[in-house]
Amino acid sequence: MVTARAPATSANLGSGFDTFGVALDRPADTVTAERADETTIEVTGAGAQFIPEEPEKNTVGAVVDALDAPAHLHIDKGIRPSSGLGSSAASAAAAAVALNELYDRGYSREELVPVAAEGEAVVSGDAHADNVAPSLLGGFTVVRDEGVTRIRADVPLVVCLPEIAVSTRDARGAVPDSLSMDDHVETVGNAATLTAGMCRSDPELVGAGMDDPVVTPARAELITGYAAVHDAATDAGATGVTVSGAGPAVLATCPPDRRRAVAGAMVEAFETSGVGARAYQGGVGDGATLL
Ligand SMILES: Nc1ncnc2c1ncn2[C@@H]1O[C@H](COP(=O)(O)OP(=O)(O)OP(=O)(O)O)[C@@H](O)[C@H]1O
Ligand SMILES: N[C@@H](CCO)C(=O)O
Repeated sequence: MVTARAPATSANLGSGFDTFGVALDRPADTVTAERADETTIEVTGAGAQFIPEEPEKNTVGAVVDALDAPAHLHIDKGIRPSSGLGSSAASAAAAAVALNELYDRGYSREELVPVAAEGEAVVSGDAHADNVAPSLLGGFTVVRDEGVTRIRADVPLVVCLPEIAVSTRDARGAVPDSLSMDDHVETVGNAATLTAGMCRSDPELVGAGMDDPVVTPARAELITGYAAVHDAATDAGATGVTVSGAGPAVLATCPPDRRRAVAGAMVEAFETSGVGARAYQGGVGDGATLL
């Protein structure tokens, strides 16, 4: 029997749609795998009642297929589904690490990225790897078809998770089909600024690079209270605020001594908008681990 833990992640970071991702300190999913002739899945924990246990509908089922590693899998959810915190990806990443060990497949963490990404195709119709990469590798990651680049960074992060659900499939439907050259130039500048900020562990630069004129404004419409939360976080000292993944969680960065104030302001702004919320304060986290 093998158990692995994989952390929540925040994808996109505004300017890096389907490209940037970052591992969070917490929450996390835990997957325990035991060899079996036929795959079965049991789910407990946060939002377990909304997660299918049929292997063909669960992200870990796709990982079993990709590794040809049938097992009984117990998923203990620390990350609520449809959160914008890479819930479906964390299960897939933890399953990939556990099954790779259980069946002694010998794949590196980098080689497990496309394996775990197969799980994302099950839920959103697209094998995007911007959540599974940071969940497997930790740090800040840049995903391209050719592979993943990982940067270790030390940047304060606050994520605020409201008590509403946004499905990734729906949020992908809100993404515009095209963008203007002005928006393209602005996005490239912001993405480069954010990457430089991660390399320097500089929350001012990272925050400045989170601005996104294309995807975030369209998705903000799906999140009750987003504008109020954005403004409250900024007033409390956030240097950047954006939608986390496909939402509804909201991600902010700030100087280390402003984390608590930013977290409190975001929760309060959601509550003033009629939505309960909780916040996680931390920084850039490590990748999946065997327990
Ligand atoms: N192991 C799993 N964990 C979580 N959700 C799963 C899992 N397997 C299948 N799902 C389904 O995936 C959907 C949630 O995935 P979705 O990508 O929408 O949310 P998320 O992973 O929290 O968000 P994001 O990718 O934006 O960070 C739900 O419909 C859920 O039932
Ligand atoms: N890049 C993905 C992350 C969510 O799974 C999106 O924004 O749709």
